[in-house]
Amino acid sequence: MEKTLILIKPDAIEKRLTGVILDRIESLGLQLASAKVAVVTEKLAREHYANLAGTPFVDNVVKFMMGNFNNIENRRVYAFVYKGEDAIAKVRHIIGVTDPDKADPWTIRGQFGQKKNGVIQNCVHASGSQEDAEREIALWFKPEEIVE
Ligand SMILES: Nc1ncnc2c1ncn2[C@@H]1O[C@H](COP(=O)(O)OP(=O)(O)OP(=O)(O)O)[C@@H](O)[C@H]1O
Repeated sequence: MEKTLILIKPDAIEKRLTGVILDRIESLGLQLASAKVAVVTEKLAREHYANLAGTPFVDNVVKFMMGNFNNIENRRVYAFVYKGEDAIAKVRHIIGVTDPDKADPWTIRGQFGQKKNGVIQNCVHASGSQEDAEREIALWFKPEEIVE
């Protein structure tokens, strides 16, 4: 059993894609273990993207996650923990690779992602490895918020 963190990013919220994205994830047969509307502070965004520190685009990615480039209220993202067998790889498969131009056209990022304001706006985050998932879930959720 693996757990994975999924974030519906500000571009997807603005485009009203939450239902579409969740429908596809639900079709994978995973179990929802937690869900919340999260307010994204700069500290939280920088910690989430600690691996991007020092890149030329990190500041724009942080601004993007805080909702600065999209018309949404209250700097929000929607956060979910899903669990199940091979949950991490299954979700990554259907969301597609980081760059929407390179993602398979049928994937969420291939269909709905775009490059805008110097940042890749790719609708959804999903953990890339078990180590990332543990770190990210601890960042976005308290242990008692996860239903085992
Ligand atoms: N070359 C780039 N130019 C602009 N933005 C980028 C670039 N590479 C990554 N990003 C932005 O940084 C985010 C994190 O990049 P990362 O390499 O962790 O990819 P990812 O794991 O596919 O994405 P995420 O962590 O958001 O799910 C991307 O989602 C994108 O918004």
